Amino acid sequence: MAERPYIVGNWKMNGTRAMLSEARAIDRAAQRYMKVEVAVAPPYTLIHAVHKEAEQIGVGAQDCHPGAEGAHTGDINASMIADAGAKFVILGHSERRQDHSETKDLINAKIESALEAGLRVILCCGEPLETRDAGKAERYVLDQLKAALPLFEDPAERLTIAYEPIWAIGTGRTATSEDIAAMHSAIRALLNETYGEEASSLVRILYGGSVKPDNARDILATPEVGGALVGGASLSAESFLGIVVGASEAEEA
Ligand SMILES: O=C[C@H](O)COP(=O)(O)O
Repeated sequence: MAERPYIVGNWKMNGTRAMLSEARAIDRAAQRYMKVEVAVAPPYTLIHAVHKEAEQIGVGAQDCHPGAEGAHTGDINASMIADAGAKFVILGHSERRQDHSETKDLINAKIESALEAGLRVILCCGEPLETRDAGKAERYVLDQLKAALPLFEDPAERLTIAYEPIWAIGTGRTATSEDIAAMHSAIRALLNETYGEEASSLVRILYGGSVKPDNARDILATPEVGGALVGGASLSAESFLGIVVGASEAEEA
């Protein structure tokens, strides 16, 4: 893998200003683990405040509206999150696909607006349990990605993939190393086919789904795992940094 492992905390709908002390602690400690790239995606309300705290870590958003400014009550677009200090945005997360009925077309429109605003994109994919049980997980995940990949003209600079099996999110259940390696390798083959091996090699494929300090090292040592997208365990500096340590150890092993 050409780049450092990338550990991203997705705070989801958690966090008030009291969480800024966690962000500060993560930022200060991350300076000791320079072999790992660390970032957090707080809720919109905290992006600017975390950005002001962050000397070492990256800051991103969890979503954006695809449109330009205008009459969309309650929405936040890509240029607004960039203005607040976000450098990346998570798109296509299964919780948005489910809770907000996000379609591939909508996700693609969001990708285009994020790229236009100069943001990097963490593009999520992942199958429900019944799809895995039916033996159709790989086709499902690759289909999710196929429509979006051609939108990235400079994937090395702008694209990170996050593979998150839906049944592993927030459940305490992780995929086996074999399952993770097989899916990441299928995604890598699709990236190679789409962009060529050189550009593809610079696109990291993160794993997400119940990553914790006690399983991080093993997951991150799995072939083709270039980092982790972490939900619950990113909400305290102590557990999130435990994952950063695991990534650092996996990198050195
Ligand atoms: O974006 C993060 C993922 O949905 C994983 O969440 P989790 O670590 O709480 O399972």
